[in-house]
Amino acid sequence: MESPAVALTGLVKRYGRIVAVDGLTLSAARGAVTAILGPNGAGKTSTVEICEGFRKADGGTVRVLGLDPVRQAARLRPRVGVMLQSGGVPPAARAGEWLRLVARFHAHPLDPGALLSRLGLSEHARTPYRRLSGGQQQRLSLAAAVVGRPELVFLDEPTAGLDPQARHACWELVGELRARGVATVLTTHHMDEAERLADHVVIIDRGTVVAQGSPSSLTGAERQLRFRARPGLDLDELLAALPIGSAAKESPSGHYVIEGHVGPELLGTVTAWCAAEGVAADDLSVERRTLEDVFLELTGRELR
Ligand SMILES: Nc1ncnc2c1ncn2[C@@H]1O[C@H](COP(=O)(O)OP(=O)(O)OP(=O)(O)O)[C@@H](O)[C@H]1O
Repeated sequence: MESPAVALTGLVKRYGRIVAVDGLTLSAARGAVTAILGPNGAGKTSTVEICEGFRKADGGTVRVLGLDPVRQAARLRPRVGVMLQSGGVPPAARAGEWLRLVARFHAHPLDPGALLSRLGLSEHARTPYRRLSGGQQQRLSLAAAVVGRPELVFLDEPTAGLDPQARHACWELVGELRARGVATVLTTHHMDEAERLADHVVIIDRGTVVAQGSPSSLTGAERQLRFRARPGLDLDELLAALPIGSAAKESPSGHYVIEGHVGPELLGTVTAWCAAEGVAADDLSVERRTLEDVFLELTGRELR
């Protein structure tokens, strides 16, 4: 059987006394998009950099396309594309020259000129990396990660700091890679990005996996009723009027979420209660839980 794109078992990474990755086990399938989510400091970059062969694990096993990323780095290099959070491009390198240089390391690269144009960088082909804007630097790093037609691409926060146009261009590129059978492993803080792009989502916290699955399996089929109103409504009173098994919460202030069997009866009860209380409920909607709801439930609201 073909090995997964990435297979991690019991991965451990320590920096002195800090345990950044604490027995993490995950698998990323070939030809699929796997998104790794987690709060700041959860261990995402450490995990990805170990897979890329840039850091050594302190424990566990790491297989990338069935190979060891440190001992078999030379065999992996032509098959894997990497976009680092910090660019990794020499400051004086001109955008076009850099991409052509990276392309030359590969047997069947994409056309660097077409890729630059695709990512809106044609006009900046002669601009040194250090003079590109942050978003342009990001796009060049993305181009460099995919120019070699890799089998697997690692993208560490690929759309951080990108404007909406560039974000969409990045999403389209990831979609095309997937259609061509390329596996993508990406980290992101944008839940909508994970929901839109990923076949498989892995949520990590404090160096271990706390949940994983497809976006729809994580969010579930349950629906919620949401509305906005003045803060501090008496939810106990509202709950007493709702069918048994319902739940109500205010989070954040002035934003209300009602869970339970969200059907006509519950909807009618909530709107009637609001009317009786003189509460103007805005943006009343029935929605499925979002990945962000699941993420916050699993990882809490405290800042890391
Ligand atoms: N080189 C290092 N030396 C010491 N500690 C480090 C080093 N790199 C990471 N850490 C620590 O390891 C933990 C995990 O960091 P990591 O960068 O892997 O998290 P992350 O999930 O990618 O975070 P973010 O979302 O903020 O990018 C953090 O507590 C971080 O401070």
